[in-house]
Amino acid sequence: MPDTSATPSPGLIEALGNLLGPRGLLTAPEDLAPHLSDWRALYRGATPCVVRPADTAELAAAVKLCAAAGVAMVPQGGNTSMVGGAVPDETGRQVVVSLARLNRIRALDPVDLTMTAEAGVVLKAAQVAAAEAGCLFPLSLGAEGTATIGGVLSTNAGGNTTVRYGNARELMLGLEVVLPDGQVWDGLRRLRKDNTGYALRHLFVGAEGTLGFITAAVLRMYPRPRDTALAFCAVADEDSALALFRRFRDRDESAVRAFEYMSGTGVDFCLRHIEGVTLPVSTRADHYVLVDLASPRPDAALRDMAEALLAEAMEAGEVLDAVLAESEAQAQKLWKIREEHPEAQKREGASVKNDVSVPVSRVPEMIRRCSEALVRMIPGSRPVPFGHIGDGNIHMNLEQPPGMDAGAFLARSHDIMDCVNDIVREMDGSFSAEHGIGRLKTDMMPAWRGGAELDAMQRIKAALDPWGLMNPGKVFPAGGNHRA
Ligand SMILES: O=C(O)CC[C@@H](O)C(=O)O
Ligand SMILES: [Zn+2]
Repeated sequence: MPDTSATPSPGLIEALGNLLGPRGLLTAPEDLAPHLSDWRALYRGATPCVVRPADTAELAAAVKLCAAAGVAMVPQGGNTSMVGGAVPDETGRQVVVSLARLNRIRALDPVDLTMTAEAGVVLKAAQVAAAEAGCLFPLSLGAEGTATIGGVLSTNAGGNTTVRYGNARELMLGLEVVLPDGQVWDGLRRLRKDNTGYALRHLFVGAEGTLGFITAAVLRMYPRPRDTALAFCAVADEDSALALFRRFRDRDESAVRAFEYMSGTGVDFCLRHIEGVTLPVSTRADHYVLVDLASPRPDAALRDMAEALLAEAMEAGEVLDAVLAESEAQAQKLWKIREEHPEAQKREGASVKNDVSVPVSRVPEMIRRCSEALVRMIPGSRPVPFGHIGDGNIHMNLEQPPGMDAGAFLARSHDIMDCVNDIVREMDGSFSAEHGIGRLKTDMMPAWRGGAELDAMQRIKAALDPWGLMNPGKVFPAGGNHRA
């Protein structure tokens, strides 16, 4: 859908200022700056103003004003998108809508195991609130100290615990949404059963703000873990990583909270660039995994289980070396090696990200095939596959060859993405597992989702947002719906 939105007039900006007050409207260049580019610095946009409503009613009124003026709006939470999903374009016509001040936890019920949180609540704050009530909000990802509930729902974020608790979608029971015309839909129901027509709430999850703005959500909590264990293992190869996952899953599926893969290259980058990181095992390997176990049962004896399964896996030649965390502090240190992969990659030089997924059974083959093809295409480049092997989502990233000009390497970004995507496609995978489409991947939509699927998405978009004012330029390809 082409962006035919209007330029915000001085009159509209004044009306927004009158509605929202001085805290609710930013126009000074230094205040706008942090809202104009994405975390990866892939894009730099422009806007005449950032609106920061204090509550849902204010947001709805601001949306009504913009909609009446035909002005486009770009929602922004923690601005941690990996695909430029929350930044305005360069036209200077799009108003940024920050959800940061909608940051209240409205309710928390340990009997229902639900929390009603506003869109601007930082993910970490939601986790802490759950823990303080003796519960667990299990969504966990690297950016959790900045990413917000509205953002993780709008992108259907996955992260580290999908293997056990599902993606953001599975952790959502109800939503409150400001629709493109400024109506508020109050769907904050906290029911496990509610078959009453279309499950509208699921439309907004993963829609990246293109159908309306999520302002609050009922989130699903779990009983808090009373027993945990964490192992960092050097493994023989990719197949061994998967075999080890199966050992744990087959013994006690409910205990596997996360199961993460790291390549030797990525761990070496962390050792080189991240302060305080040391190799926790005595064997330097080409492949590592992190096994995170948790159970609400205090007598689950997870450490004993881990020791027994790791011994079996060593006997079978899958595990070369392993260490079990002795304390919470050590567990955090082990997790840090995995969590700092994006930062370590950044410090090593230019890199291209490929957030792909394949059926879990095919992950080892995918990593091998992509790594070989990438190095064939750009000799000296360094594949850095890491991520959520337990759910089939690997970040099949590529680091530039040492000494190569970063610009020359990044000029090959689309070739690199195509190279990985072609293999992933042959393996029944997805070109965007958990980061969404944003602005970066809109061109890939026709080839992957074109035809009936994209057509249906465009009809839904046209039905709810016929003016095309909600986060234009994201998700949908500029060139229309043509299968490649
Ligand atoms: O940097 C990346 O490619 C992945 C970021 C994030 O999804 C992670 O799993 O750490
Ligand atoms: Zn990830």
